[in-house]
Amino acid sequence: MEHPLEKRYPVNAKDYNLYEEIGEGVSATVYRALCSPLNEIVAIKVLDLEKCNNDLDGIRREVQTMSLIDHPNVLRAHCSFTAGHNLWVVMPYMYGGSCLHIMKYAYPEGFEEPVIATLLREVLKALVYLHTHGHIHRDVKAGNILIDSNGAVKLADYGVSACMFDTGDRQRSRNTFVGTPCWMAPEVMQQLHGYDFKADIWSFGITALELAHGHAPFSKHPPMKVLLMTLQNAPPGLDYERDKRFSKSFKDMVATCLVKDPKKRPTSEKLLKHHFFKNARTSDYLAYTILHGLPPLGERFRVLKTKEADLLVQNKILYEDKEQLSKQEYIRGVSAWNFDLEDLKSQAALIQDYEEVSNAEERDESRKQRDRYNVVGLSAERMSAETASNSIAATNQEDGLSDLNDLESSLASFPIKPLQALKGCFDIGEDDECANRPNWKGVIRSESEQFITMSSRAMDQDAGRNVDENSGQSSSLPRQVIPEYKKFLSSLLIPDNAFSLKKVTGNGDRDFPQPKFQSERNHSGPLLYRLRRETNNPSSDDASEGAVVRRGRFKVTATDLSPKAMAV
Ligand SMILES: Nc1ncnc2c1ncn2[C@@H]1O[C@H](COP(=O)(O)OP(=O)(O)OP(=O)(O)O)[C@@H](O)[C@H]1O
Repeated sequence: MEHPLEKRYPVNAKDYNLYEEIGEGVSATVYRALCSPLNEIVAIKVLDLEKCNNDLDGIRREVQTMSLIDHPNVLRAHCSFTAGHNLWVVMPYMYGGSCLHIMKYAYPEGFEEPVIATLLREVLKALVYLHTHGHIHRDVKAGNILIDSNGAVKLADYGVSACMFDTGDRQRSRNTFVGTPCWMAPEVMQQLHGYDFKADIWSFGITALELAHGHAPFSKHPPMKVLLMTLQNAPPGLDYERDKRFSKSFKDMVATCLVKDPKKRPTSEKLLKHHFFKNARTSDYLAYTILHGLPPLGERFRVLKTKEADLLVQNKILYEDKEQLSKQEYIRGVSAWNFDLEDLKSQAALIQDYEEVSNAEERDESRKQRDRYNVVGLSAERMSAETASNSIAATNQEDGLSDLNDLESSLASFPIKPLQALKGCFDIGEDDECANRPNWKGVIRSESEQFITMSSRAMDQDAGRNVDENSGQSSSLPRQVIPEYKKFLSSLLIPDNAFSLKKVTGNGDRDFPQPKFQSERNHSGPLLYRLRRETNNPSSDDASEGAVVRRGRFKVTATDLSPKAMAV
């Protein structure tokens, strides 16, 4: 066990020289740095407190947790302190960086099974430790699995961790919506009964798929759609045909984790005994197999960033289509999409808009999908959600991606539970009058359709227009909303200096460079929606606690996540 407490890490920025950038998160940039008094290389995560919205509590939790834990597979912070409006978290520097970066750089199709078994066994040991000590990590994913030069594996990032033994406010946090959608357990999305450490087991299963394929299931979809797919589809897994290269025990281990009912998932302790982990090897093996020959972390990070910047430019030239560009942004998506309430509201308000501007290819696919159902004598619309998800699982093994491409049909079979889930986050306007309204699209309205109609009407009312003006408008959004959304999509601007790498040196409280444009985060909601809020929609800021805001099809009531004073 390491005992870095024996060393006293200075808590003053002037004692650290910041070198190159080695990673970026939603609200932080990570630098390689030198701790001058100790002459030691460290990693420093610099969080811009002004950009952390109302998640100061989360940051405080991360820092507190990081400094208390003591396990070889859990990354422990050396110290933390504020510098200007930034919080600096000083950590051991993990020379290999994250599994995500290693994959993106050298293994885009994912790792071999023995590598995966070795990585996952170490992560599982970390989870056993955290769960035993009452912590739910809540953000298990390849981006948070760090590797040292000797192949040691550590689970990092407590940005969203929660302590199960807490009560009151912090306990309440387990009923809120945090994490990264592709990795997020259905019960976390649903928010019906809260959740426990089994949520980490689901994320662990998703991470196993991520390491196997180079990306998480559903990763090419926007966050709100990921929610729908996770809730509606059968759980993702390793496929018998497509994943021939993987053993039966790997497939079985993943299937054990990805069970929708959390009670049926194993505990981390039990999972560690699964025979799949008998294939795990040593850390030397890891170092030799996946780190050997890689350039230094900073160099890799720079290359990845440049590649992504190039990709963006190419896309821009190729498509000259802002919606498409935005979609590409999503596709490259890496990870964190922290569900702050504002983002959720924006997501919810935009979900239909997004689909309405989705490309023809998706519509074709969805048509094909409907044809498939018709071939077997079933109408997609008439299938129950459960039947639909089972059929989807049976007919589509490509991550279950293609079957929900048409949101109209997915909402038509939208089961009641996700509605309740959304109700957990939004006070969805329910209005008796809606029963008297003309049928939407001339069909017998399902609950979800009523929901869309009602909400759409609410929006119409907001716009001061006669509802009936729009009643024949199929699922179209009110005219004034679409331009706003398009404006949002086209607001995806990259600052000229977005991808420049600067060598910076820490120097007390002097101006510190802001974490730059988060190129890796472009899939993620926060960046997109923050941009939208900041640049195009200043009025969204008035969604203060308890305020009722009508935006898009939802009437939403902000009920939690109020900012709290930060004491670091
Ligand atoms: N101690 C460290 N040593 C080496 N690289 C690190 C270290 N900490 C973080 N990184 C790199 O920086 C990246 C960003 O880390 P960070 O914890 O801010 O974000 P994240 O976990 O990927 O996303 P988020 O926390 O925003 O969900 C990591 O994915 C990793 O590649």
